[in-house]
Amino acid sequence: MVSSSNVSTPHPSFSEYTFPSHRLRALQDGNKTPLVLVACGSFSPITHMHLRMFEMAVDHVKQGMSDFEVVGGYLSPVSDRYNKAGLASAAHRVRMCELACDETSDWLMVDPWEAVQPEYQPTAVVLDHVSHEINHNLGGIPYPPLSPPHPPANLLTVPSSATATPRKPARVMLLGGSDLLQTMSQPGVWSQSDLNHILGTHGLFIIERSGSGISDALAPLKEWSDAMGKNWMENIHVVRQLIANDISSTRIRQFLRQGMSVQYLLPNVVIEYIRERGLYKEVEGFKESRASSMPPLRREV
Ligand SMILES: Nc1ncnc2c1ncn2[C@@H]1O[C@H](COP(=O)(O)OP(=O)(O)OP(=O)(O)O)[C@@H](O)[C@H]1O
Ligand SMILES: O=C(O)c1ccc[n+]([C@@H]2O[C@H](COP(=O)([O-])O)[C@@H](O)[C@H]2O)c1
Repeated sequence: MVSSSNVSTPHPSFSEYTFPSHRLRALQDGNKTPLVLVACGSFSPITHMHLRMFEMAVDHVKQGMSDFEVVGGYLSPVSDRYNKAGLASAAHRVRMCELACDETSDWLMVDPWEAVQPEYQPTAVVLDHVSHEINHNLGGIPYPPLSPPHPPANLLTVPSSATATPRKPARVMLLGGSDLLQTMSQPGVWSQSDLNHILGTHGLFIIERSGSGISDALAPLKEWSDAMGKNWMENIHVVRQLIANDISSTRIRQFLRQGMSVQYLLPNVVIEYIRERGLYKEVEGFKESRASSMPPLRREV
């Protein structure tokens, strides 16, 4: 539990960046590929559903993807250069995500790298960054787990000797809702080479979201994958919502502007942070909608 005094503590991540790896887990089954999930988005504010997406993906892997084992999960809040109307600053969004992970999870982390970049970073670059940190800088994921007395935090320091625990490269996949998948077949939103890279090298976990049909979103991608002679569809893992949760951050911001309760929709520590900082108060003449707030993101290829 995070105390209210921690809520107002300024976070150093905006002055000195270090890749967070303290909660990465060692691989339990050396026959499997370690899998790291990365959710990119605004998280303004982070909701229980953002956190729950990771748990749903873990269940999906346990139930049907015998080749993989989830060893880590990261939230990567987009930077202020995203210019989407109505968002809190990246510093606040990162801090709210960190507080939420600390309060509610023992394995989720926040990577502030994307948020602190001076320019907008396409998602393909963010996934490559995480992969580089884990597979190059840390040397991969250790297996089998070191036995006590080594503390878990020691597992992920860079191997220094020939006696170091063996490590396996992790696969880094993007985690998002089906509205994100839908944008992937909208002309001009994603660059084709980034999509090739995300679908071909990384892979996707897509959580069903009401109002964003998965089959409609998959059809154009399948057509494109077939036309390119690729089997990218194998890298798209669809997770059904068995208990539907249609929460959205836009709706939370609306509630807050209208002075309505958001209790039980967000982690308590995030509600407290928002209240203390006076975030998401009504701005006169300000209107936002999910559809109109998507900025053009196409990157030159
Ligand atoms: N209720 C939900 N069901 C499924 N996926 C969700 C849900 N809420 C958020 N996501 C996914 O989480 C990722 C990051 O979310 P994001 O910050 O864009 O939240 P959002 O609620 O869509 O925000 P906004 O309303 O500001 O557009 C996105 O890929 C989004 O699809
Ligand atoms: O990389 C791209 O070209 C790209 C195109 C569209 C969306 N994205 C990412 O998808 C996320 C969308 O978040 P949101 O809150 O606008 O739904 C955000 O992290 C964007 O950087 C990324």
